Amino acid sequence: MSFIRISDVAKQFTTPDGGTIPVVRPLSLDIEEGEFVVFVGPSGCGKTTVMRMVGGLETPTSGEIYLKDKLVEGPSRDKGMVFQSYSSFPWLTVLGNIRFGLKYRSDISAAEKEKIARHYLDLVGLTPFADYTINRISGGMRQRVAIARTLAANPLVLLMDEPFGALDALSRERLQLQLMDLRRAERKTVIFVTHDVDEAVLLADRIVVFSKRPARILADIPVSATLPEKRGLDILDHSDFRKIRRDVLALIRNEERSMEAAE
Ligand SMILES: Nc1ncnc2c1ncn2[C@@H]1O[C@H](COP(=O)(O)OP(=O)(O)OP(=O)(O)O)[C@@H](O)[C@H]1O
Repeated sequence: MSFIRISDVAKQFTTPDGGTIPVVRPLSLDIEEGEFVVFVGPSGCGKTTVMRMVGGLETPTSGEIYLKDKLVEGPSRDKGMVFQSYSSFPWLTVLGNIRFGLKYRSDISAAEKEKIARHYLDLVGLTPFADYTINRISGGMRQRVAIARTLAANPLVLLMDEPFGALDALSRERLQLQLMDLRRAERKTVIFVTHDVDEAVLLADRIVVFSKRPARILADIPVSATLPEKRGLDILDHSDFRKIRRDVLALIRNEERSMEAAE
């Protein structure tokens, strides 16, 4: 079985008046270990809901999700999540926040935990800020803390929901490049949700394009089959990059147009 198997998963929410909103149509998706998969689609189509089901934060209405052969039945430390809002502990220092990610690891000694915390501190370039409290650092740095803390917990999969969505363009670009470096160093399996198609093509091994709500998979684009694994910002001018970007945008725009027509 593949590392993550989403098998015939559908989701509907119940409204306060007892009605139902179908958000995800039965869909299946296999993700291999070490893949970086980006979810894109029209606004409100259900991509976060699919990711939250993988994270065990939502229960599928039907179908099953397996992570490393184990049925996903709720949240667990196997599934590390990074959200758009800075989910750091403001009363702790930068290093204290990263140490927090290791709090529940019983497989390693205290000395080993300290070594790992400092390794991730360094990996996200925050060693000079180790003793700063969170309220003294920028939004981009806070997001780096959240990523380091999540990685330090050694999850099987990293689930990232618009993690750079609240950042200014330059910080966002810097973090995208850092995330690519981190990924090369760590080889984590990642599911990443974004509205930004450039970001999607820059980061992805595969881009899964969802339809309008209720979500189904419109396309599964193997970006790494065309673009080199090691990418810098110069890839934005590459003709293959622009072609994938154009194709993805055309699919999303087409869905958005049909949503508008239905309104
Ligand atoms: N707990 C809930 N109860 C009812 N409806 C919900 C719930 N969670 C999500 N929805 C609805 O499901 C739909 C899909 O939401 P979701 O956040 O998965 O979409 P998305 O594609 O990630 O959206 P966006 O592009 O805006 O980030 C939306 O219409 C949303 O309002």
